[in-house]
Amino acid sequence: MRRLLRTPAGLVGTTLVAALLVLAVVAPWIWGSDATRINPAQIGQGSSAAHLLGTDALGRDLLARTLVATRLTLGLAALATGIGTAAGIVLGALPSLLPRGWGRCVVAAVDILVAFPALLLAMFTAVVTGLGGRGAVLGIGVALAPTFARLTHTLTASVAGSDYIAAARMLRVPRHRVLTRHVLPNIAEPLILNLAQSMGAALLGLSAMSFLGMGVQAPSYDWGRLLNDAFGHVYVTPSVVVAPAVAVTLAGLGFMLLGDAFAAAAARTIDPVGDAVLPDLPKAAAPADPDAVLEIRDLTVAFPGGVTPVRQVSLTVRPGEIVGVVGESGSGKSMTAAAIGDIVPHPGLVGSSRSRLCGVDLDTLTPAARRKLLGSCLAMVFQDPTSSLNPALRVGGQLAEVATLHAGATRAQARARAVERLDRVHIKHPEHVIRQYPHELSGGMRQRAVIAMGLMGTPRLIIADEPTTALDVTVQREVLRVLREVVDESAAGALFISHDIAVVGELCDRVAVMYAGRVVEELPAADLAADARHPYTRALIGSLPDMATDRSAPLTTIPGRQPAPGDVPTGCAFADRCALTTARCATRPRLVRDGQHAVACWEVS
Ligand SMILES: Nc1ncnc2c1ncn2[C@@H]1O[C@H](COP(=O)(O)OP(=O)(O)OP(=O)(O)O)[C@@H](O)[C@H]1O
Repeated sequence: MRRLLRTPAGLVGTTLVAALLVLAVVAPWIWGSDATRINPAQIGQGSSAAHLLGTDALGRDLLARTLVATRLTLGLAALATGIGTAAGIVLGALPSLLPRGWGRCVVAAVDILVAFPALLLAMFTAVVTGLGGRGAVLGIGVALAPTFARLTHTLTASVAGSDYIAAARMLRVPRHRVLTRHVLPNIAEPLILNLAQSMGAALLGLSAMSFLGMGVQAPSYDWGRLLNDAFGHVYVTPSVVVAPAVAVTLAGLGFMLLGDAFAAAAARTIDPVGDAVLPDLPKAAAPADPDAVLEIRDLTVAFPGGVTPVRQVSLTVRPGEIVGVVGESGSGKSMTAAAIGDIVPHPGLVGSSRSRLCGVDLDTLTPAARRKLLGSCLAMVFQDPTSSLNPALRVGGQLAEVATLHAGATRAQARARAVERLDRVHIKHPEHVIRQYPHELSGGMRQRAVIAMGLMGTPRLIIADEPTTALDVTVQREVLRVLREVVDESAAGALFISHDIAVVGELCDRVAVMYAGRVVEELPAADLAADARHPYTRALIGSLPDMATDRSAPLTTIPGRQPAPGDVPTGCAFADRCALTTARCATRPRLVRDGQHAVACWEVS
């Protein structure tokens, strides 16, 4: 509610609608007798002290009649909206319940009805069902239904492709149950938002029909009927149309503004209450590493509510080096990558004491210069290659776009480079593949195509965020080999994010182990097996099965759970799960560096 009142539109809309609702309840009690009292001495009068907005053809007070008509007008509009909404949702949902052919017929019928002028449709229905309030309500309900049906159908189609719907279908959940349990609850919000605006449209439509003599009939009266009655006197006493006309306008405006405010408030509900707060991060005093393609110090990401998924993470990546970032799900690996790539979702805040990419201090750049540097210097490869490639564009077109946009290449040059880059990531027949769409490629080919896309420029840093998680083991190997080759040949640096410590150990040169948003150990990958010291790193290595593992015994697991990013203790975050915990662990151990090896643990550093 507070969100609704925050914007001028919301405030005006809510006030108008609230006032109308109060009037609808109290007006007939307060002004009911004034509205019906016939006064032959005051017929068709203009504005006067006794009758502020004049009288009608029977001398009844027009202001009182307008106020009293609020109840019937709103009641009929609500009824018409209810009919339109219910009929629309059923019509819109039918195509997903009926066999395909019948479903298409319903969609075609809805399309035709949407194209038909709504008021004409309402009038036609009203004539068929009988003139009067009932016919008008049915008419407006029928006129509203196609828009609701189209909206429901579009929203249903948008969630129909979701994995949870596919899973429900696989489980042979009946269609009507899929619809009511899995589809409708997920599209309810936009439908409800549309309701307030539809109410405004219904109110205007009903008033128009009553004004034309096709709606409410005497002796009943709504605002449209009052306008109809007053219209005969408008040339003699113009003030007689003011009250109903103003009422219709204000009510229509109120519901429309309220609908808009609802939509705006709903869009903002994804923002948690409050602002994110970053800790104080003074500029790093130590000299910058001149060779590093990436140097970040104290990188921190904060969300509102004290959620800090990345806490003072420091990483350096040098040319030709692959640095692995490993840790359990939720340890902040992807958020670290997002912070480096400047793609932390709103309302997250990113801070650091140093942030250098390709030798340039990112904090000294304007947002435009920063975007340009990231666009040319950084390539990102995500876990799901399907969502990284646009399904509507051919692979070659997408690759070429990078070269034409960032390097100003001509179409022919960009195409030649796309073929060359696809060849470089070992995609066979690249001339053929550039003409294919992403869905025509296998998962491994798609991921290699994404790497090739990253190589269309000349990236100095490649961030690969779990690039092989969605691939099977053999394809995974191919993709990792390609990544290694690319780094070796181009002397770019790479940050390789994975939860698989075995893969990281094999592919990377150095490894940073993250736990609860912090780096708890950093060491050369070659030393992982023999020299990892932090109990968490040791536990990760210990939970890996190998050929010597006893298959009859359960695999080693790490007891307990990693703390949530909003609930990290002030001491060592791993203490609850650690066998070496002592009283000292109530204070957080700092990352202590000894040559190439750094570890944050009181007991082993
Ligand atoms: N938009 C967001 N708002 C608030 N918190 C978020 C948001 N996105 C992620 N987080 C929090 O950040 C934490 C770290 O997420 P992140 O994706 O970096 O983990 P991860 O280590 O990459 O895990 P995974 O291996 O599962 O991808 C999560 O526990 C999550 O609670």
